[in-house]
Amino acid sequence: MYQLAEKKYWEGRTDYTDGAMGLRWHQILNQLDLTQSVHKSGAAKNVALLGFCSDEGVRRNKGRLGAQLGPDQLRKSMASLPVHFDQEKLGLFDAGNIICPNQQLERSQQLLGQKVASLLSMGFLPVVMGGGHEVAYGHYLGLHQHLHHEQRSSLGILNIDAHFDLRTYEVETSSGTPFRQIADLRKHHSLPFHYLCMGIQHAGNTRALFDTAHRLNTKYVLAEDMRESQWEDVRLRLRNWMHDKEAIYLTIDLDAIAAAHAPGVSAPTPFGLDPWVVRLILQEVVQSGKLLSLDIAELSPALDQDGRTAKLAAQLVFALLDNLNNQLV
Ligand SMILES: N=CN[C@@H](CCC(=O)O)C(=O)O
Ligand SMILES: [Mn+2]
Ligand SMILES: [Mn+2]
Repeated sequence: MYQLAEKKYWEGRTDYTDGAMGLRWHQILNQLDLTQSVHKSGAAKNVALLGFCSDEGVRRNKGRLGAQLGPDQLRKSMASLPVHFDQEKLGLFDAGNIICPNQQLERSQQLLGQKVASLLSMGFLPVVMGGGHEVAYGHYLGLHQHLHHEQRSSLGILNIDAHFDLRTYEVETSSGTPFRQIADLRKHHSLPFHYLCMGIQHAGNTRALFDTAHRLNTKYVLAEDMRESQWEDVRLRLRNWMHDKEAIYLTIDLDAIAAAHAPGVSAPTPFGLDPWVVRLILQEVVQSGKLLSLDIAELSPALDQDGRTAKLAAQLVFALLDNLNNQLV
């Protein structure tokens, strides 16, 4: 189920004449083998990419398939990005993929949890690439395993999403249930559920889902209150929410972003967020110094147009590295 990183996705333009100033990500990327527990890096902070190749959650949720190929497409879209970060400060690693065979979602989520926990214990900032949003449950299992009790209780879960993903899962879990599963697991461990959703669509969630959100004390900001002109209010809400959290798990469902910019998802959103606002949120979270782990979910290459959703996702990872670089002195 775990596959080592492959170099073949990391190919692109090389500007030989420009030397170190012309470097691109495919030239500096390190491979990381998660079956070994040692890694070499001289950098102060290291980011590790880990793919979760799964369509199973979207299939169970009756969505449009394709997210299984998201991680490798995202790698291809990142390969030619220019290196703007200081390699003494930041290291970039590819830790490979977790493959979710048909029907084996629960097992692959457990494995994802173990790999995320080992990345965190080695000091990496994980960037998990979905896969459908069922990636979030496996990802959370790793955070839960890694954190000590006090850190666990003040963990904030920030979901940028058109949907709450708080569906019931008596019949089966899916890409529509991860945060309900997390809420229940936290309740089971007597931990509070600090869940903030940004980019929620009135037209994308039933009244039952809004009810569940209220019952679970979910905080949310509707997409219609998140236009660029409203950024200062959004920033204030975000800052206030982050204030008493010790660590933030940031999960980005690309369907939060307007379909014009992010068509390559199972459930596109006509009145979705402007990509600039998502980038500003990411910047705000990095600048808080509390970002523990990140994932980007629901990229579905077969549904994409001109690779634009993949490129958008790639540039969100680029923005992460840019912001981390600015933060490290
Ligand atoms: N991952 C979640 N997906 C949405 C899908 C909504 C739709 O199909 O329109 C959900 O379950 O709510
Ligand atoms: Mn989602
Ligand atoms: Mn969604």
